[in-house]
Amino acid sequence: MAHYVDSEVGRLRTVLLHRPGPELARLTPRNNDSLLFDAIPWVGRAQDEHDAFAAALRDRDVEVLYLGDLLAETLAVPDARAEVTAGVLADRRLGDTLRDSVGRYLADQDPRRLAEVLMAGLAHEELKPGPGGLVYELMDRHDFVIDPLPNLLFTRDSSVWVRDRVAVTSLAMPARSRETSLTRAIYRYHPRFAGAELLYDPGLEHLEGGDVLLLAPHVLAIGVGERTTPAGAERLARRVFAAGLAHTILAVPIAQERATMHLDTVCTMVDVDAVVMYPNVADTLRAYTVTADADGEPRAQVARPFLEAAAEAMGIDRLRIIDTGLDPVTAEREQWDDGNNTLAIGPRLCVAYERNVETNAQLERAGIEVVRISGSELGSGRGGPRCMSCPIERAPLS
Ligand SMILES: NC(=O)NCCC[C@H](N)C(=O)O
Repeated sequence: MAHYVDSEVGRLRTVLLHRPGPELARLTPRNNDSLLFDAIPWVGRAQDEHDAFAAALRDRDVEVLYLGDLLAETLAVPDARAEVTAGVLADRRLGDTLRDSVGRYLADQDPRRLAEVLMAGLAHEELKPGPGGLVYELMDRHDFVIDPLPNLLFTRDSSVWVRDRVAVTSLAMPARSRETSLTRAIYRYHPRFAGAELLYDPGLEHLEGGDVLLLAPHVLAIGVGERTTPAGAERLARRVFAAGLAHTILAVPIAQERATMHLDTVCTMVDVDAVVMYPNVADTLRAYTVTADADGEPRAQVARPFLEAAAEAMGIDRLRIIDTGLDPVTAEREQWDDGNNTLAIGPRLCVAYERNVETNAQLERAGIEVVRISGSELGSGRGGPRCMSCPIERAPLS
């Protein structure tokens, strides 16, 4: 099975999605902020919207893999099961008595149910009979013994393929950090990925997939902000250079704010030489061009305007911006609703949320075909079509 991605826009052949499930039903007004959702999604409608997203991709000959299915299949492998379970039980909040009890509960579950528990978490009241012990007794009945992972929906962030290697990332927010123990197990143990080499690991410096853009074969951009640290960008650069996967990396500082948590919230590619970009940052976004010195160490030049640095690294005259031409208020509203977070199915063909009427109209005026999907519920987690997808195979551009 081919696993290969060398650009943002090569024809998409295989993509990893996560159909939202019971983990979304864990969100309440008390925990939605810490679980990184801005509202409480209607789960059934979110699933309908997600099914329509998957159908839009399948209709265009894209193979859709589901994270939940891959995880259940992975957990049939004893080593995978042992590794993932040990990760959950290492949570220091559990204490010995509760840890033993949770360990026995997990050991009793078949792979599919275990996958469900690992994704949806385990509530205090679901661990029956209660094990007693101080930790369990002092917990609130609304507390989780195993925290749910509602942000699994955003498969973009927990792994990213660079050519034939996969970087399992290191997620910065506590609410998401356990996600990568699941993606890592899938890539290490699922037969479909046998032989896949890991380029990055969750124990390393923070790095999230939403910050990594494959601008062109051998050219990456890495956003540095709320989620990806300069040290994460440097570590990935060193590994990418050592593996010969890129000759140039652009490190792109972005504001450390929720609205711009990843580079792909302000900029995504829609053609081999075109991006859609949040107009309010288009003139100010800068990039450090990073190349390897004689020892393979990443070295940065002084920062320059992003578009200029990107065009030079990509070997093109100009990186076109689809000028959304929006007034600042509309631009801000549509950026918040992931208008700039498109998923390219191929050059000049992308998936976008229908609600971003103005941005989509401008894309079409610029010759980009837009496949509109509804995201009223999906968007409550603050992520669009690119955030919700991890390309595993694209037709090579190089
Ligand atoms: N690449 C992305 O921008 N992903 C969206 C992640 C949204 C999620 N609620 C988060 O805060 O991490």
